Amino acid sequence: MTSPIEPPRVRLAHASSEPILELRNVDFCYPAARRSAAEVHGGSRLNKINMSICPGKAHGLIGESGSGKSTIAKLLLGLTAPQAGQIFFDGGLLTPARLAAFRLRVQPVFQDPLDALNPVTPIGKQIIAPLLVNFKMKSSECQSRLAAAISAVGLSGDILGKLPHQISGGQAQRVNIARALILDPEVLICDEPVSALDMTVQAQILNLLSDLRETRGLSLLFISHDIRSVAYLCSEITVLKRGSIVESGSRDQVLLDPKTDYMKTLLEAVPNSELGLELSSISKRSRPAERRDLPVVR
Ligand SMILES: Nc1ncnc2c1ncn2[C@@H]1O[C@H](COP(=O)(O)OP(=O)(O)OP(=O)(O)O)[C@@H](O)[C@H]1O
Repeated sequence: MTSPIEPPRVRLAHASSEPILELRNVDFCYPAARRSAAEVHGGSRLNKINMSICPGKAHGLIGESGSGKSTIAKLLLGLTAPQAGQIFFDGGLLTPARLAAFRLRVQPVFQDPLDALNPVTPIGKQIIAPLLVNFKMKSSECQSRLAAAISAVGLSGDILGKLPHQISGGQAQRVNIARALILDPEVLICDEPVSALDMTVQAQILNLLSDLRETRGLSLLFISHDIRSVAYLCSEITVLKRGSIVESGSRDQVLLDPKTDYMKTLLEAVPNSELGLELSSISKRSRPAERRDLPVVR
């Protein structure tokens, strides 16, 4: 494990095509659902999930509510274990012995940014908490890492003494991302990280995630109901339906040439004009090639 006082690693994106994080033939069922015949074929059961997150890439996970997206996030964070199949991280099987180190290198960003913060602890203390807890560092030893983390997410130092109710939702999500970055992880598991935010702030957070991927070589799992955000951020997309993968491939394969009626229906829910407008409005850079590749939804 890298020492927490070293500067953040800048990983070479695309340096390796081997997945950094991978589910192989994973089955999972919540205990309550195991007892309920009605749930057996529903999203409470994940069936033979194969999914790879490659270094420096953003992988989008979409599917209707209850299809199992957050359950996959929990598996990829090591918060729950599969009943069958395996999880591989950085080329090796994720065993119980590797779990503690793994959890430092794969960090979550959740949907409700204020919910994820302690309401009575100043922001600065919350961002450095992972260093205090995991590496027994003193607060004074964390200051350069703290400065780097808030700068990486576009926050200024005056936020550090504030309490969560004194900051906006967008700032709170930046704080959550800074808290994840302070451990210098390789992977961020982002479970609906923008859906609680208003449209303009969503765009800012998407751009931030995109920049972090590009500049630090971070690998991302990005879960969203919003195909427009996934199309903007992700180069790979997996589509889940009732606990099973129904489509998986490059963004263009999945969005331009959907194989299943399910994916076609999901795309029909996104008006083409809105998709184009949304993408151009959330893009801070001109990305004509990507706009040309937008799915034509009739
Ligand atoms: N702790 C749990 N115990 C039992 N069943 C659960 C638990 N958590 C989720 N489920 C069930 O598992 C299924 C998949 O839930 P999950 O949260 O993974 O779906 P999702 O695709 O993320 O949904 P959403 O988009 O609404 O967040 C649902 O049927 C849900 O009710």
